Amino acid sequence: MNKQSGVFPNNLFILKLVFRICPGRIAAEFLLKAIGYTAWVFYSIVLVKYVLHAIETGQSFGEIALFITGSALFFGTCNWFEQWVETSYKPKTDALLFEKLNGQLYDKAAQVELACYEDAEFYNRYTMAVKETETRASSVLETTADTVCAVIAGIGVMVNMYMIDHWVILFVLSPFVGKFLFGSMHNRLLYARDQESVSHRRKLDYVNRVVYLQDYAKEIRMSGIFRVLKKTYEEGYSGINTVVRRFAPRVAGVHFWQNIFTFLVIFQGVLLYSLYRTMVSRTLEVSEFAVLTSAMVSASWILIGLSESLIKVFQNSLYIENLRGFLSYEIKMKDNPEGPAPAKPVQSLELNRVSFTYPGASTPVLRDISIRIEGSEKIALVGHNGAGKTTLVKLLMRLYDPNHGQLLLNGRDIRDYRLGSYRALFGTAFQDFRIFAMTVAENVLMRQPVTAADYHCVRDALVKSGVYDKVASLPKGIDTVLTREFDEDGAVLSGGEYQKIAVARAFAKEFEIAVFDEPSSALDPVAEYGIYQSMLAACQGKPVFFISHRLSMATLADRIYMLENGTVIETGTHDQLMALNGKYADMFRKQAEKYAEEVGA
Ligand SMILES: Nc1ncnc2c1ncn2[C@@H]1O[C@H](COP(=O)(O)OP(=O)(O)OP(=O)(O)O)[C@@H](O)[C@H]1O
Repeated sequence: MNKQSGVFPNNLFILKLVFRICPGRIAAEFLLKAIGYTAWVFYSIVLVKYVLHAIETGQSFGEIALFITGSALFFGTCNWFEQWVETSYKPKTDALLFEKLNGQLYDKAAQVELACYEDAEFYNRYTMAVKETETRASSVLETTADTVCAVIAGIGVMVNMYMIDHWVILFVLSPFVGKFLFGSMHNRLLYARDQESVSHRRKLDYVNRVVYLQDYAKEIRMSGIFRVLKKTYEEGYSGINTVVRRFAPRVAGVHFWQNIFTFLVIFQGVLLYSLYRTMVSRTLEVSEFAVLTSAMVSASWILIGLSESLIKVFQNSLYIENLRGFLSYEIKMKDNPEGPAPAKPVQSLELNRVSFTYPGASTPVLRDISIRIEGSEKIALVGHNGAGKTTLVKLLMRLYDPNHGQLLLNGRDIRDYRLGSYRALFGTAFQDFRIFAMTVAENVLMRQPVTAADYHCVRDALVKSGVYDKVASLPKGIDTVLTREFDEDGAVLSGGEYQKIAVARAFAKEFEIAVFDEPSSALDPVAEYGIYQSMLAACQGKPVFFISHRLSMATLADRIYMLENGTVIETGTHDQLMALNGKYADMFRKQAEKYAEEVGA
C-alpha cells in the first residue's frame, strides 16, 4: 500500500477509468481546451499580425472587416459549444463519474477485512480517497487536456517569437521556473500540511457525525458527554491550527519567489529588451515590437497555465496514490474463488486449538480453543464481559482468521471454501445490530423485495420474531420506512422492536448455521423467552450458536461452553455444569437469586 506508483501511471490510471465509464467526456475536455488555446493564439498573434500586415500591404477595410467577422462567427459558435459542455454535459457526466468511482470504493470497502477499520493509516487513506473522488477525476481530465493543448499552443507562440528574435524566448523560461519549481514546492508543502492535519480533521468529522446522528441525540441531551465532544472538537480544531501555523512561514516564502519568477521577470524583462531593440539599437520594426509584446503576454499566460497544470498533475498524482492504494489494497483475508461451496446440510463444525489476537493488540483474546459441534446441536457460549464470546463467533463466520489452529467445516479447513458461499451459510442476529433508513421489508430481507414470495417471507419472519402486529399497525405496513432520516413519515420504533426486526433477518434467510449474539439484550423476559423459542424452532435440524448473558436461556442449549479470559473453562449440559458446581453453577445461582429478589420486590 505504500509503494509509490509515479505521476504518469497515476494520472493514466484515472484516464483509463474515465475512458471506461464515459469516453465522450475525455473528447469534450480536449475539444474545450483546444478551442480555448486556439482562440488565444488567434487573437494575440494571428489577428495582430494579419491586421498589421493588411494595413502595410494596403488591403481594403472591407477585406479586413470580412476576415474579422468570419473569425468572430467561428469563435461565437465555439463559445456556444463551450457553454453547452460546461452547463449541461459536464455536470451530467461528473455525476456519472462520481457515482461509478464511489461505487468502486464502496465495493472495496465492503470487501476489506474488519481489521482494516481498526488500522488508522488505512482509515485515513480511505477517508481521503472518498473525500477526493468527486473533484479529482474531473481535475485529472482538465489538467491532462490543458497540459497537452498548452504544450502545442506554447510551441506555436514561441516559434512566432523565435522568428522575430532568437533570444527573447529565454525570458519565457522564468514563469516556468516560478510556477513549476516554486509552485510544486508550494503544493508539496500544502499536501504535507493536509496529511498532518488528517487525524485532527477526523476528530472534527467524528464530532460532526455524532452531533448530527439521531442515535446519539438522547445521550448527548441526558449527560455531560457534549462537553467531552466539544473538547474533542476543540482539540481537532487547535490541532489543525497548530499544523497550519507551523507550515505558514515556509508556505509564504515559497509563494513570494513563485510570484517574482512567474510575473515580474518575463513581463518587465521582455518589454525592456524589445524596447531597447526598437528604440536604441533600432533592429526591430514597430510592427514586430507590437507582435512580440503581444506574443510575450500570450506566451507568459500559456506557460503559467502549463506549469500550473503540470503542478496539478503532480498534485493529483499524490491524491490518486491514496485512491489506487485503497482500490489495489490486497485483502489479507484470502478468498479461494476456485474452491468448493460447502456441502449442505452441515455435518460438523470444529475449532481446533484456535488462538487469536486482534491486529495491533499484544494479548490474545482467544487461547487454544477446541470446540466440536455435530449435526443440529444447539451451543450456548456464556461467560463474563470480555471473555471472548463475540470474538469466537466472528472467527466462526470468518470475519477474522485465527493466528493459530484451524476451523473445520465438514472436516475441511474453512479457508478452502469460497469465502462468499461460506459466509452465506450463516443466519445471524447481533447485539450491536444496525437498522437502515429503508423499509421494514428491506431491513428484514437486506435486499429489495421483488416477488410475492419475498413479502410472504418477510411477514413470516416478523411473526416469528414477535413484531408483526406492530409493523402491521403502521400506515404502510412492511413498506413503512424506518427512521426519519429521509422520510418525515418514517416510523420510529422502540429499542426492543428494532431488535426484533433485526432478529427477523435471520428468520428470513435460508441459512445452515445460526449465530445469535445476544439478540435479546433489549427485550423484556417474556419477549426474550418467546424469541428464543422461535429461534430454536426455526433452526430445527441446524446447528446453532448463541450467546446470552441470561443463563436461563442457556438451559435451552444441548451443550454450554463457559469462557473466561479467552479459554473454555467448563463445558457440558446445564445439568452437568450445575452438578459440577463450578463457575457456571455459581453464576447461574447468583442470577436466579437476583431475579427472585426483583420479582419479590
Ligand atoms: N476489534 C477489536 N480490537 C481489539 N480488541 C478487541 C476488539 N474487539 C474486542 N476486543 C477485545 O477482545 C476481548 C473480548 O471481546 P469480546 O467482544 O469477544 O468479548 P465478549 O465475551 O463477547 O464480551 P461481552 O459479553 O461484553 O459482549 C475484549 O477484552 C475486547 O477488549
